[in-house]
Amino acid sequence: MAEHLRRRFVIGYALAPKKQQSFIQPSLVGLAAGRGIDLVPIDPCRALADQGPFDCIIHKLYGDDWKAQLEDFAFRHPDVPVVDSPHAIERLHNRISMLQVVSELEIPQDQETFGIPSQVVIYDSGALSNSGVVGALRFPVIAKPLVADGSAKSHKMSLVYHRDGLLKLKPPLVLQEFVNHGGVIFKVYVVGDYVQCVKRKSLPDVSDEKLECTEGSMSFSQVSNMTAQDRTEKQYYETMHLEEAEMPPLSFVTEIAQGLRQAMGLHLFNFDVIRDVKVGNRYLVIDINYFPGYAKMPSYETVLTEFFWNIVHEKEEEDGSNAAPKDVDNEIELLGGNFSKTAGEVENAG
Ligand SMILES: Nc1ncnc2c1ncn2[C@@H]1O[C@H](COP(=O)(O)OP(=O)(O)OP(=O)(O)O)[C@@H](O)[C@H]1O
Ligand SMILES: O=P(O)(O)O[C@H]1[C@H](OP(=O)(O)O)[C@@H](OP(=O)(O)O)[C@@H](O)[C@@H](O)[C@@H]1OP(=O)(O)O
Ligand SMILES: [Mg+2]
Ligand SMILES: [Mg+2]
Repeated sequence: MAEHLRRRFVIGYALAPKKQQSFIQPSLVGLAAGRGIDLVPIDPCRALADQGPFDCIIHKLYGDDWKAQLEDFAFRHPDVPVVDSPHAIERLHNRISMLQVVSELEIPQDQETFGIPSQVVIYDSGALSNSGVVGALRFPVIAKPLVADGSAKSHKMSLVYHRDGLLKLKPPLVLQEFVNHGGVIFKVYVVGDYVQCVKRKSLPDVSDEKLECTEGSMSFSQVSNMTAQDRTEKQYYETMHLEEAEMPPLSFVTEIAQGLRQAMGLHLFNFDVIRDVKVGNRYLVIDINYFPGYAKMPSYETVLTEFFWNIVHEKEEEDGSNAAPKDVDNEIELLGGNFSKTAGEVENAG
């Protein structure tokens, strides 16, 4: 069909200003426009019902008002995909429910195995000195705020070396065993059917000697997002050899990614994986983030444009065939369409 006769599609995005700045790059807007897809901002201060029309909505905003607006929109426009459902996203706002889903995955494990670190949830300060609660944990542990709501506070963590270091912490929080992993973290980005794994620097290992001679705890925040200037610790550079770190097999992380995608009913997320230095082929999932910093993912424009294209064309096909309206959360398989490329193939995508 001639280019000027082809219908255009509108994807509305509702993102916080910082996210909008990083994600909505001219390179993404331009590539999507070339494929007939216009990315249009949604004003969260105005009623969603008064905006549009949209062929799809993508979003990362918090709060009950936004959730209610989306639910109302889905009721009025059952045929417009909302990526993703606020109910499905909520699981990632709590660091216990977030990782529970990993424990429930039923994936055959042979060469490589995966799981989550041992952890306990602490709701009140009394539990921090209760042997029955923290007695089974091996130190060091990482104390993480229970809630992961996108606030700066929700990223503030402490590496706690001994039990007495727990007493100053402010619940509600999760105490998770720190697992030595060679200072490298793998971030697995998921965009529908597409999966890409990248390496980032992480916290250095804690040796038995260091554990013995270190008191209290150390606070930190968003290690893998730090710039080189932030990393002032000399020791940091001495222990990190990012280029040399071996990646986990892509087929292995892809299987976990697809399992998580189906179990959670989400299309846009990433998860952090570390490799236990003691076991070697054992991997631990430590964090799952909704709508992460995709602009840091190589070829993000191509990957996201392909994802958008599949969503709006999937819907168009349905409209054409007069099929019943479909819930995007329950139709993950169909959305992928011909888009099952993995990292190495992305250059050819689109
Ligand atoms: N159990 C663990 N063992 C070893 N290191 C860990 C563990 N949990 C977290 N870390 C380190 O702490 C960092 C922050 O932890 P986590 O990813 O849970 O926090 P976050 O604030 O949710 O991060 P993000 O910015 O990815 O959302 C990780 O990137 C990793 O370097
Ligand atoms: O963009 P946002 O402010 O949402 O920040 C997200 C950040 O992306 P950014 O790098 O674009 O900042 C993500 O980084 P990567 O995992 O991709 O490295 C990750 O840290 C999320 O946890 C953050 O989401 P939050 O938990 O704070 O909502
Ligand atoms: Mg993380
Ligand atoms: Mg996180």
